[in-house]
Amino acid sequence: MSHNPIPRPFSLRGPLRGHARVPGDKSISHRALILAAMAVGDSRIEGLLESEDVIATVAALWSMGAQVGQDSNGNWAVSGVGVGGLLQPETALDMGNSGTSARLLMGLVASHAITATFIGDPSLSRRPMNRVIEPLSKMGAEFSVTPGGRLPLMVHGRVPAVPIEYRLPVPSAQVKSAVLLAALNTPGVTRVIEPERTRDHSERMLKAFGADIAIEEAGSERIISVTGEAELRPQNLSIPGDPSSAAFPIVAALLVPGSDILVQHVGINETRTGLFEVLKEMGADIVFENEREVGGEPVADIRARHSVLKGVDVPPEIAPRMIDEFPILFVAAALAEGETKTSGLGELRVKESDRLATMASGLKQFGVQLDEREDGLTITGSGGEKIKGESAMPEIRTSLDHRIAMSFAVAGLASEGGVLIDDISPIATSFPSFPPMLADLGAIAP
Ligand SMILES: O=C(O)C1=C[C@@H](OP(=O)(O)O)[C@@H](O)[C@H](O)C1
Ligand SMILES: C=C(OP(=O)(O)O)C(=O)O
Repeated sequence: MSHNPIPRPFSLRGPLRGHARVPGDKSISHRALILAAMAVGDSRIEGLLESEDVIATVAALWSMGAQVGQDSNGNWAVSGVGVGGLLQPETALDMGNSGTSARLLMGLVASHAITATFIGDPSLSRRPMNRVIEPLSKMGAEFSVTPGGRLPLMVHGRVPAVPIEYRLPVPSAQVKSAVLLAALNTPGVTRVIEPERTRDHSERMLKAFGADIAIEEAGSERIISVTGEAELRPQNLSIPGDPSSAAFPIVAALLVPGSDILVQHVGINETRTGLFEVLKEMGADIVFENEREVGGEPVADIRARHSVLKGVDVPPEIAPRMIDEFPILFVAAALAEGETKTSGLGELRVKESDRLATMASGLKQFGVQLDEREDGLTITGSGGEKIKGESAMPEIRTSLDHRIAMSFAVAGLASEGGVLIDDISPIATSFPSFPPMLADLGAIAP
């Protein structure tokens, strides 16, 4: 990732109006590439997110033998090696800033007869990998790891791997997916038990590629079984817009008086829509229009208009369905009337940054009253008044975290004097077109 040391100011030019499209879903893009690489033959992907995180997955698959490229229409073409067919990479796999690339690809390598070294940027190198090392070791893979279970690490895959039954100790779609991907080249039935529901894009896509996958619901638990060794059929896929990216212009529109926008073609899989539900409970004028299905995923156009928000208690059970949206929810809470209380958010401390700490310290610079606890924030909002810090334009450190950069850009639009973001380059990991999209909607100067 290249870093832009020149701070970028974000201050409001006008209300947000008109329509916009956000780029393809990041989670689905990673999975589409990985499963296409595991199929025998040629797959086509339309709407792939072209961001640094996804390109890290492309480069890694390429160095393990899959051919990935773009056709003249901008669609992506993947020529897969087939399950079991990954080649020994000649150099370390650079995962950049992407936890999803690292954890899912570790799962894939774990049941192949190859050894791969995983490296990442300083943010990713601080994040915990034991959560995937533990189940993948049970399946027979061997690891040489930096102390504390961090990158850089080396995975020695095992063939044949051993099928396991694994109950997720943390609600993590990345851990679930790592085990399910390892299961593809593992003879027998591998089971993952998920006590709390997390995003289910891997399950949907495994089905679409013809894997032998079964899902049972047992009360609130889900048991996902994959039978290996799988043969995957190449697919033509279409990827909807990312609701986690749509969250930023939508919250900006809710907070800036006079705004009325339509964000088109956004995925509304219910494992991802927790933020929109919480915002509606806060009084947000958000409407899903033209609901339809695209590539096995529910999609809608989302209209958002300026709204007066009120604080709520966010139940911890909803956290896995909006895990990446808490930073922007905290910004919405900072302008709501009354108190918003969140809890059960320990996972936010191990994302690209410690998102509870980075959001708390940034919001304090805007004069927001809040209480930071180990597992959540309690925020007392301004009641719709523009937020305003001691300095005319607070300067925010993004700590290599794209969601922190975008959340504070939105905070800047809803503030008295705007904001200075120290480094906007992390935005390119998930949403490279974010600044021009805000300009197109009329919110900032181009
Ligand atoms: O599986 C995925 O694509 C993701 C799962 C979530 O991480 P966890 O599995 O760590 O909760 C989320 O935060 C991340 O942005 C993407
Ligand atoms: C946590 C995120 O991604 P990842 O884990 O893939 O780095 C995110 O996009 O907010």
